[in-house]
Amino acid sequence: MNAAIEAEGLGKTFTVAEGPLLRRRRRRVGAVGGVSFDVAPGEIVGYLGPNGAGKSTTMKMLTGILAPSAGRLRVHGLEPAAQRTALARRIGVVFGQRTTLWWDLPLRDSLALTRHLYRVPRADHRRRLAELTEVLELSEFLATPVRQLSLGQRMRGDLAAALLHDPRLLVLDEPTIGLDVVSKSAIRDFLLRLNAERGTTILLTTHDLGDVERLCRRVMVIDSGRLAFDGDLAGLHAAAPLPRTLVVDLERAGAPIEVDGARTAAVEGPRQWLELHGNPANVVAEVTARHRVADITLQEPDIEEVVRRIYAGA
Ligand SMILES: Nc1ncnc2c1ncn2[C@@H]1O[C@H](COP(=O)(O)OP(=O)(O)OP(=O)(O)O)[C@@H](O)[C@H]1O
Repeated sequence: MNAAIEAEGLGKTFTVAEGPLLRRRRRRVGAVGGVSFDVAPGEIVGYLGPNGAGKSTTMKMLTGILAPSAGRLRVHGLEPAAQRTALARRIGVVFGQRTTLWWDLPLRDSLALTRHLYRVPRADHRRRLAELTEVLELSEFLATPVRQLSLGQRMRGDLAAALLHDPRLLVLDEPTIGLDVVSKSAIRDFLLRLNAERGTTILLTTHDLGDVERLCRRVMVIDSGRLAFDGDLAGLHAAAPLPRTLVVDLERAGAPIEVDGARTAAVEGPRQWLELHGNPANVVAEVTARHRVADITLQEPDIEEVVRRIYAGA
């Protein structure tokens, strides 16, 4: 079967002007420095890296917004920048920080307009819209202007708009950014279902390890424009073991907590940070049994830390 994405030595440099107006100098900035990877149809791949690593630039090349300065790129056999219109029928794109919906129109009207954008036959559009309305639970706010939607509702609307033409590849840039726990979970469940039922290939960038753990069987880590890791989640954990942290607020400051399955990494007044190695539920039970606790929260490690550790290990 043909690959959904083929990238070979893919690179992008920008030329930026610098200095005072009359003595402007041009400087070349490398954003992506020659990355190679293939994505097979039906994969869900996380594309991770710290801020400025080159993720958005790669996404823009994949969707044809930017032309590569080096290498070869094919998306479903098409050259994105040169064949943007043909590509648009095969891919859906959602940028979490922006919306493609019309701000002043009810969601329903925005979704109706996308039919014309992608020239979807009326009957197909009606059927897809009914399906997406059901699985994304859109019916209660279809009549609401987009500007009045909550972030989670808007994201569900954006996903519907990106999927109405039934693309084979879905490209997502930070799909759960800013969402509450319930909305995040709904979006993740939806994406898993889309992948399982329709075989849609999904490539996503995220700073949220929860997205990665729930969704991605494969992760690619990019840093300073280069691929630092390409493998499964177990491999990522092996390359960068990441203990989660339990933040415990005691009612009163005390000695460092000692329990099985955790190591106290820091103490600041009544607050203590415990690096978890064992089962979180057991550790929480033991801490609350032995201490008077005001509050407890579980902190996930962040992606920047994953990348830092991969480099330290390499
Ligand atoms: N249009 C542009 N002109 C000049 N430099 C750019 C341009 N777009 C991106 N860059 C530079 O390219 C590098 C990679 O940027 P990119 O936006 O791809 O990173 P990112 O991994 O998406 O970061 P973030 O997680 O913050 O979105 C950065 O150094 C950035 O400043």
